[in-house]
Amino acid sequence: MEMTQKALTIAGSDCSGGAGIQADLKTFSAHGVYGMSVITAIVAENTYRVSGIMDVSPDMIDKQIRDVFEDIYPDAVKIGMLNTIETMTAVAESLKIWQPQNVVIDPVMYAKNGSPLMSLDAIETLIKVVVPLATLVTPNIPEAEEIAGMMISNIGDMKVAAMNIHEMGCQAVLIKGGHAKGDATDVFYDGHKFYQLTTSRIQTKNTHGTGCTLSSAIASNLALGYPMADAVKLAKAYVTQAIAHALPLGQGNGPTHHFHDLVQKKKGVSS
Ligand SMILES: Nc1ncnc2c1ncn2[C@@H]1O[C@H](COP(=O)(O)OP(=O)(O)O)[C@@H](O)[C@H]1O
Ligand SMILES: Cc1ncc(COP(=O)(O)O)c(N)n1
Repeated sequence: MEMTQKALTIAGSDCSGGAGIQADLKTFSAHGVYGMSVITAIVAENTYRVSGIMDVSPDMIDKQIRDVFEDIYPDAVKIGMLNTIETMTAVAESLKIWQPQNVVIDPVMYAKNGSPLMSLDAIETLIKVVVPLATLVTPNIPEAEEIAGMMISNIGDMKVAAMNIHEMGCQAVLIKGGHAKGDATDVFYDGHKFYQLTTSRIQTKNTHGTGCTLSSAIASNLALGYPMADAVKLAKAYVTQAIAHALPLGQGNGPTHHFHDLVQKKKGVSS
């Protein structure tokens, strides 16, 4: 029988299905990876607003993580929305026990419509407790500005911010350029080298879930055995296709679309 690769998302639930846990599971599935989920918060949201957040208790977060890891140990973990200091601490303490190999952290702070998804007082815990857990951290430009404590207005600034964030103790950094003007250029830094990943900007308002899609595609590729730089490049190609096929659903920012044909593979890597 073929080996089944497994990925876990630790994130918030988006009832409208475009971001969070729901986007992550769809992405894992499109990659042929078995998906599991630990829910950190239930978010009442849709394509244009967030109307409520209910945080899951730290005890229930611990139990969910334990029940996953002691039974079906994931090959990669993606972390998304962690709203509070207590949520961050619970996830960090549990992951220290279970020691997953590949941890992709999307430091979610706002929804596409600007609604906050992380408490303002949690930034220090994010930096001190969460970022050091990451094999890769994937902030967008506003998140990288908050974490690195600087303004970002060009590719040079993205590189400086990536170095600053790398010094906080993660292994690699990908700053996403979705919020910039012009081409969609992401900057990847592995502690030694910079790589620029550029695609032309797709003219669409349907970008709900782009960051979730990208980070869970990277986690899928790591679970499938790709080295980090390849995992990032293939995931960028996947998210570009998922945006190109985004669904014009809802009244706000429609969701990215997921299906197996969007997944590209690199020659020479078995999966
Ligand atoms: N309109 C677009 N056209 C092409 N790529 C995009 C577009 N918007 C975002 N992206 C890409 O989608 C990914 C997610 O980026 P971004 O939207 O900045 O993240 P987030 O969802 O966390 O705000 C990045 O690879 C970015 O370059
Ligand atoms: C539960 C949840 N998690 C994350 C996001 C941000 O999604 P994205 O930045 O990918 O649009 C969201 N809107 N809801």
